[in-house]
Amino acid sequence: MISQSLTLHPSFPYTSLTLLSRSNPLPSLIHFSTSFSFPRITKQNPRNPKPFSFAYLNSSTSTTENEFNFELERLLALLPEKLQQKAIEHPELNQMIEVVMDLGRKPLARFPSGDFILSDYPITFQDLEVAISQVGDFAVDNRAGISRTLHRISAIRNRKGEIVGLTCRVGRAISGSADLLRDLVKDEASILLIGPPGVGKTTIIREVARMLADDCRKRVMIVDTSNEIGGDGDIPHAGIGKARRMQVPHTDMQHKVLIEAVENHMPQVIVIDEIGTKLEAMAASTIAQRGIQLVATAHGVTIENLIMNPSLEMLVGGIQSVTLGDEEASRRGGQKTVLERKGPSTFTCAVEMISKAELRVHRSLEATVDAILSGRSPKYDIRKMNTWRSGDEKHSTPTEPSIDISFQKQDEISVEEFPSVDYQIFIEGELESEVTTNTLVNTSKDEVPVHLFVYGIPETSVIQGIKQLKADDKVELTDNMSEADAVLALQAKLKKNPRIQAVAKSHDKPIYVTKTTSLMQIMKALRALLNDHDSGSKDFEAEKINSSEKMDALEEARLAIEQVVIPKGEPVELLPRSFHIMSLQMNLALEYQLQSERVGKDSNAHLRILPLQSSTLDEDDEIIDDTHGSRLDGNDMLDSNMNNGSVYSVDKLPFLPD
Ligand SMILES: Nc1ncnc2c1ncn2[C@@H]1O[C@H](COP(=O)(O)OP(=O)(O)OP(=O)(O)O)[C@@H](O)[C@H]1O
Repeated sequence: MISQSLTLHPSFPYTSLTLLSRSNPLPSLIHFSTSFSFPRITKQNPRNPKPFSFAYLNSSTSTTENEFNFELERLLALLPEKLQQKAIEHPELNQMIEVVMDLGRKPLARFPSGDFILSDYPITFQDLEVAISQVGDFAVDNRAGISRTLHRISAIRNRKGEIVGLTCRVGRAISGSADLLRDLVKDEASILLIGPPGVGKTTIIREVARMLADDCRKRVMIVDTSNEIGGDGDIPHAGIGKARRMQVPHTDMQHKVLIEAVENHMPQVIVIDEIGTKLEAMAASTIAQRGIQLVATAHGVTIENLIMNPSLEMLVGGIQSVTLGDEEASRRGGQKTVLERKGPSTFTCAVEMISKAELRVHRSLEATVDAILSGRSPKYDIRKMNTWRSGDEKHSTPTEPSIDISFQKQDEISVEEFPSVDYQIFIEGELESEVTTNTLVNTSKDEVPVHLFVYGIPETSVIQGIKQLKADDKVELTDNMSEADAVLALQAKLKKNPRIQAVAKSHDKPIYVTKTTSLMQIMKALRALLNDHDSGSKDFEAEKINSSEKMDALEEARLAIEQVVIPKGEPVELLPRSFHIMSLQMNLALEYQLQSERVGKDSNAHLRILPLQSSTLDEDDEIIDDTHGSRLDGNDMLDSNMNNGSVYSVDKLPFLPD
């Protein structure tokens, strides 16, 4: 039976129309909404002279669904006709994730259930050219979009810069995808979302932006680094509701656009995708200090990843090592130095995305970070989307959005994909009543053995060595470098792998090296490790952390000088540091013939590096040093009087150059 209801979008680029049978198990595609007007696509693939067009099967599909279908069609239009046909025959078309086109290889589409080969014929240069001609310009991050859609087209280039592969991700605005976070959003919490690539972070923050702008009537500004939240083109996608969007001309400019958003557009909420660099983290923290609600995503899968990432640790408040008094140290079983959070975290809450339908919500990010640093397990909610409500329900009550009916199966798939956890709270009705907090079993850090990452030496030999030394409870092997406290490696192998060395160095993990894999050598190394750990380990740890902080601080200063102060002639304010470290940064600036001054008070005391000939302060700034009353030089910095601190007040955003 053929569908009765056929309407053609006035600007629909193609003339051919394929009628599909209702008995065909295709999804309900497509009734075009007249609210869209897209430019006609003129360039056609010679392999594809008669582009495929969807037929309209059902007039009862909702507007949102129609819009999505129309957008999906625009993505599929990048493909040769036969491939489009193959794609739409797939029963999970509405849940399609990506289409991959690599030169000389069979094209494939990715679905939640797995990859699906679209053709046995390999992709040609011509196929790629036709696809590329239909998308916007590729930015430096090799990403482009299709105007007024949420799709993301990412290019792979050869050494000559020519595009030899495309990953075409289907973007969709999913009403209700942020329902699990509705309570936090309404509480005006600043939320940081982390999770592996493709887990749905952007989709959720897009919906949070819409929720805040439309349902909570907030002034929301999206800083859209790759145009992924608001879609490609100058008119943002309807999926962001009334939220406004600022585009970012270059990914390196993200932090500047963030600051500009606050200074020029009076937002109550800032939404930002992918905080990845220290400058961006600094900008975010500056914004949070102004009392603006922040909703952002960051690189990393767990909160531990953020804590370990020197560029992003400031999002969780920064980490510092503290030496304990004797009494406290003995109370903690002799542990002399501990890691502590340096200051308030930029975000109130953090959300680890386990899958599209399962979130781990840390209502207090600070409490979580404190727990992790002290070796306890943090408290968090596990929130799961169990029941998907019907589309009709959703559209009748816009203030209570729910999950689009088109994605009903996502729930089952996501749940199956990820192993279940001990605590599962299924949310079926009201969020508040169904979400509870789970406290996991506490483990004391003192009981934790040294975690050892072994490289180039047979693990069985290392285990034998551990047994010989009767150190089973003191040393535990780990496959995860980031969890390791130390590395045990065969010298010859280590030399050939600079990456392992670099990772160990960047995380200050001591490396114990053996020349051979003999049991004697292994035991010798293990003894050294245990010795360091048992006796001098605490001091050693403290030194390591200090030296890591020093390196970090000097690298921060170097980057600021070489990338901003000298080339742009602008001052840069660094992160708050201890006096000793600030003096090292100041000396580094002097080596570049640059002056610097200390600003801020107490825990906010930090260095501002000035460009040449910029000896005066901004008019808006008022810096009074109660010791010296003037800018300080390197010697002053080392002066212990400095500990008296200074009074610092600024009206404008303090951290970054304009
Ligand atoms: N709740 C959902 N139901 C169905 N599909 C979803 C859902 N959330 C996201 N998706 C789809 O999953 C894909 C990845 O989503 P998204 O781009 O939001 O992930 P991401 O975590 O931001 O990825 P990246 O880190 O690579 O930018 C997209 O095709 C998106 O449309």
